[in-house]
Amino acid sequence: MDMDDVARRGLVLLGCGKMGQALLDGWLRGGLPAESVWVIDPAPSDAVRATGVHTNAGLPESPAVAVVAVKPQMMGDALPAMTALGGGATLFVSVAAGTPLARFAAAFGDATPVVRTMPNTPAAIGRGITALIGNVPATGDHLALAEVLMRAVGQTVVLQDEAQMDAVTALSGSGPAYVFHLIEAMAQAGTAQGLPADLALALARATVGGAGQLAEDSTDDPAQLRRNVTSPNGTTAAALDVLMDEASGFPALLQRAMAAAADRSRELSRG
Ligand SMILES: NC(=O)C1=CN([C@@H]2O[C@H](COP(=O)(O)OP(=O)(O)OC[C@H]3O[C@@H](n4cnc5c(N)ncnc54)[C@H](OP(=O)(O)O)[C@@H]3O)[C@@H](O)[C@H]2O)C=CC1
Ligand SMILES: O=C(O)[C@@H]1CCC=N1
Repeated sequence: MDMDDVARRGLVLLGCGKMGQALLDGWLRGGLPAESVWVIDPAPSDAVRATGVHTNAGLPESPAVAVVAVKPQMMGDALPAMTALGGGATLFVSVAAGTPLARFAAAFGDATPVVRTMPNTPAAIGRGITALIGNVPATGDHLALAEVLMRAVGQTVVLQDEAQMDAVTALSGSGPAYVFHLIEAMAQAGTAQGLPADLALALARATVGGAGQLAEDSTDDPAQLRRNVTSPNGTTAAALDVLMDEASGFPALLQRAMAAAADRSRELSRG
């Protein structure tokens, strides 16, 4: 199965909010014809309607893929719309946090191939990263197709164990929000040091964007890139003394924040 099969047999997208729309944009940008896509959503946005995809129309009999992109709390209401697609012919791909593979087997039957994924919102600009894991009925071909779909919006990594999904969700799924908050916090701190708010925000955005790109592109690891900025006894060293403090610095704070996110993911999984 490949994107030609998806174009021929169809793709159903259940839930077209922030994540669903980012994925849809990537697939359409990658050449999937709009007429091959069926969106089910209570209120598809004008942007989604303008793409020409089918919205809330009768579903094809045997689409290649059904993508589940509703909130975990909405599964009970949303999944029944897809019951007829269970059984094996259609690959299900979920992007939902805290929703185990077993939840889909319960809804669609044990023989249904399901790939659980965790993407992130930089998918909207083709810079996402998605972790994937399949259930027992999902073959290598199914996993490969799910990877092709998610590569339309960035990089992919395949997990060895579904239990890793909680930590992945805490790191790369929720992670963009931590970075956006870092930008907010840096801008506020710049304002506290006397800069006008708009200048502080422009400096913070460009600094985080540029540093992120450098970290991704460079052959140096992040620790070396940090050292490259840090002159002995200079300004960066003064700041890092605060940020790298064992008790109150970034590492301790992020440990706590990501433990809270992973715990919440486990809690959602229990229903
Ligand atoms: N946002 C993110 O950064 C990430 C999100 N995810 C996962 O993606 C999923 C969607 O999240 P996100 O896009 O942020 O949420 P959104 O609320 O933006 O999108 C969910 C969409 O589903 C629609 N919806 C609600 N009920 C139904 C239903 N019964 N049938 C079909 N569609 C329905 C909602 O419509 P309405 O708004 O009208 O209720 C909305 O458009 C979640 O499971 C989340 O865990 C995964 C990784 C990252
Ligand atoms: O906040 C959430 O639950 C979702 C999952 C990862 C990012 N957003």
